[in-house]
Order: sequence, then C-alpha cells, then structure tokens
Amino acid sequence: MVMRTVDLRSDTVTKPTDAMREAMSSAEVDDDVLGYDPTARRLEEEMAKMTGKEAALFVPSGTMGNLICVMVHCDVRGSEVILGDNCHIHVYENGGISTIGGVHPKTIKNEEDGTMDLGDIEAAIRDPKGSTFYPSTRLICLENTHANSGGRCLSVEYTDRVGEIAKRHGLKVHIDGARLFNASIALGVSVHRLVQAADSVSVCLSKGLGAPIGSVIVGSHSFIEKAKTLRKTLGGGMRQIGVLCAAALVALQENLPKLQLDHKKTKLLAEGLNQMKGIRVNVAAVETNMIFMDMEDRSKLTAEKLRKSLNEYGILVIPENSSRIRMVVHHQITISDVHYTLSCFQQAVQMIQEPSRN
Ligand SMILES: Cc1ncc(COP(=O)(O)O)c(C=O)c1O
Ligand SMILES: C[C@@H](O)[C@H](N)C(=O)O
Repeated sequence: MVMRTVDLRSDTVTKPTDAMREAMSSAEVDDDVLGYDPTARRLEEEMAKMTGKEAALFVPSGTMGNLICVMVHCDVRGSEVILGDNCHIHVYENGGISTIGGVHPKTIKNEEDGTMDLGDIEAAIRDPKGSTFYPSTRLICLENTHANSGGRCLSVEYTDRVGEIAKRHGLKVHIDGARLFNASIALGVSVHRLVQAADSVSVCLSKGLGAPIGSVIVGSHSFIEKAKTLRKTLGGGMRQIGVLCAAALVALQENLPKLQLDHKKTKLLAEGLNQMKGIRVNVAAVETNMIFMDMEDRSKLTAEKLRKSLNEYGILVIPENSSRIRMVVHHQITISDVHYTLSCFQQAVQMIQEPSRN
C-alpha cells in the first residue's frame, strides 16, 4: 500500500505552488508577439540583471533555448560547434542543432566532472586555412551544472579558461545553464561571475527553481534581437506569456533560497544510500541535487527490479542503465521524504537480494 509519493525522477516534476498559481491568475499580460508582455518584460529584465548580460528572452523550454542560441551563433552554413559527447544538447535534444539548425557537432569526451579537456578543445578547433574541406568552428558549448555527470559544477576558473581559448580563436561560448543557479549556490559564486565568459546562456526556470514552464536565454542586445526572430520562426513566439512568467518570478523569489537545502537533502540521501549493502554512491561527486546510484551485484539487483520495487512504496526513480539509478532532489522533497526513501530502499534492496529471508 503506497503511503506517500516521493518523486525523484527529476527536478522537472515539481507542481506550481499556491503562490505561483495566484500570481498566474492575476498576472498583468499583453500580446508578446505584437508588442511585449509586461510580466515577461519584468522577468527578462530580472534575468539579464542576475546574469550580467544586456538582454534576455523567455522561451518555452531549455531545449528551444539551446537550439536558438546555437543557431544564432552559427548562422552561416558549414558552421561547427564543439560540445561534450555526454552533454544534454548532444544526447537529449533529438540532434536539433543539426536536423533543424544545420550545425555540425564536433564532440569531445566529457570528463567525469562534466568538463572537456582544454587541450582537446583547442585541438578540435578547425584551421580556417582548411575551409575547402572542413566545417568552420564558430561556437563552444559548456553545460553547468553537467547533468550526465551527476550535476557536477564547472568552476569559474575553468569557464574563464574556455572563454580565453574562444577569444583567441574568434569563437563564441554558449552555456547550457539549465541548473546554473544550483552551480552558483554550490560553488558560492555569483551567477553573473560564473557566466562572465559566455556570450549566451540558457537558464531553466522549470528545474530546481520549480516554475511550471520555461527557460530564459541571455546575451547581448543584438544577440537577443536575433534570438527573438528565431524563436518566432521555431514557433516559440507566444502571446500572453505573463501567465507563465509570473510563476517564474515567484519561483525566483521563493525557491532560489531553497537550493542550498536541496543540496543538503541530496547529500543526506547519498550518504544513506552509500551505507547500504550492494549499493554504491560516489558521495564526493554529489555536488548539487543529483545522485547516481550504482548496484554492485548486478546478477541479482538490477535498476529495473529496484525501480519496480520502489514504485510500490511510492518512490519514483529513473534507471540510467541496467545497473545505475538517477535521483534528482527538488524543493518538494522534504527531509522526512529522504528518511522514508532510505527506509524503503533498505527494504527493497533486501527483498531483492535475499528473497528467502522475507
Ligand atoms: C542540462 C539540461 N539542459 C537542457 C535541458 C532541456 O530543458 P527542457 O526539458 O525544458 O527542454 C535539460 C532537461 O530538461 C537539462 O537537464
Ligand atoms: C532527461 C532530461 O531531458 C531532463 N533535463 C532531466 O534532467 O530530467
């Protein structure tokens, strides 16, 4: 019998709070295509200020935010972008930068901490003298935090070094900052300092911040003007978006201060899991709100068996592969949920590993 639901599938699963719903229902709105929606304008101004960029633009999703940014930077046919082989843009966005954007990806191995080796980045930059044969490198993409490395943070020093390489070669830098606020809180570095070297950033409102929908992209005035046209081309120009932006403004106010506690709850969960027989978690690598949990004895304990068993307790998780489960903590997971999850995990693992004992 399910006692409660603890949804650890992602930080995209949060429901709008009452304050968000109230703000949505009373939002001041107007047509954001024919002119501008006043609440959207307020959110965009706030995000530009927080990131230290000239301008900002609300977009329906992080995927569209990344696609628009890559396409604006790589607006010449034959362009190439350097990005991680395990980054979200390359793995989870249906290859949109190529299929829609016509941009060629040049992947570099993502290290365990989410970075790409600086030497490999510089070596991957095409020699302009070879343009008869090669695509032309125009952009380097980073991801902070890096989801597929378990929410690891890219340091400001690393980001600045990538920026120096880009400047040296006349390239631009885009940061997929879906969880940028998580990185800022975990590193103790302001958001605008963290992205200082970037020409564009895409920030999700609908992840750790807990807004129901949307992302914001930031950059120079001219960049955002081009991005606005491309957003319309891609069907992302929406009308009274103040309804959505009002919730995002509440999320910035209410949930940004909660990210630190999200990280503490994540660490508590990771440490508890790591003490269980047959489970392994690299606790030192848990820097923000994500946990990768590995099974040691894969003959008995598989991710799918554990997922199914946990589901019966109301614990929702997503297997990364046959022997790894990802869990993502968010502001609607309580400390009590963490303790409940640990006790359910203990029972589920034991039942799978030693069925005769039960
Ligand atoms: C690192 C990262 N970038 C981009 C996205 C895309 O955001 P959306 O789901 O809003 O398209 C996600 C996940 O959703 C993500 O984890
Ligand atoms: C799966 C991925 O697209 C999503 N961003 C998540 O982290 O849940």
